Amino acid sequence: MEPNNPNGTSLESKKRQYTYSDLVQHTNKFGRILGKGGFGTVYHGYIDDTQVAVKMLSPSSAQGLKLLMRVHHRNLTSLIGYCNEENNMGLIYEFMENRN
Ligand SMILES: Nc1ncnc2c1ncn2[C@@H]1O[C@H](COP(=O)(O)OP(=O)(O)OP(=O)(O)O)[C@@H](O)[C@H]1O
Repeated sequence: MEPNNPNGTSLESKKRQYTYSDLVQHTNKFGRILGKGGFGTVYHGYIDDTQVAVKMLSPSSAQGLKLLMRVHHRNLTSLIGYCNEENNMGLIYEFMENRN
């Protein structure tokens, strides 16, 4: 844990950052849609042998990346990483079977 971040909850300290082209690769060019939510579309992917769900934020919600992470604080254990490029913002979660 960082001295100036006693809770250890900042994006940068806990979660890995991915580039957009990483996500293109991991999702096989966003080839399989898992579902759609209020913030954007969720895609299936693989990172190494782990299945992931990649939530790409629609432009209108992209500015709320950090807010979204707070909203989803209950899911933070399953949050693997994030992408934070100007027009391509996304969150990478562990894939969960039968998620509603
Ligand atoms: N980790 C995951 N593993 C598998 N499928 C997922 C995962 N996360 C999301 N999905 C799929 O994508 C759909 C949309 O998820 P998302 O979280 O964006 O919407 P939501 O549950 O309506 O919440 P929100 O209001 O925050 O958008 C889900 O209904 C589910 O089918």
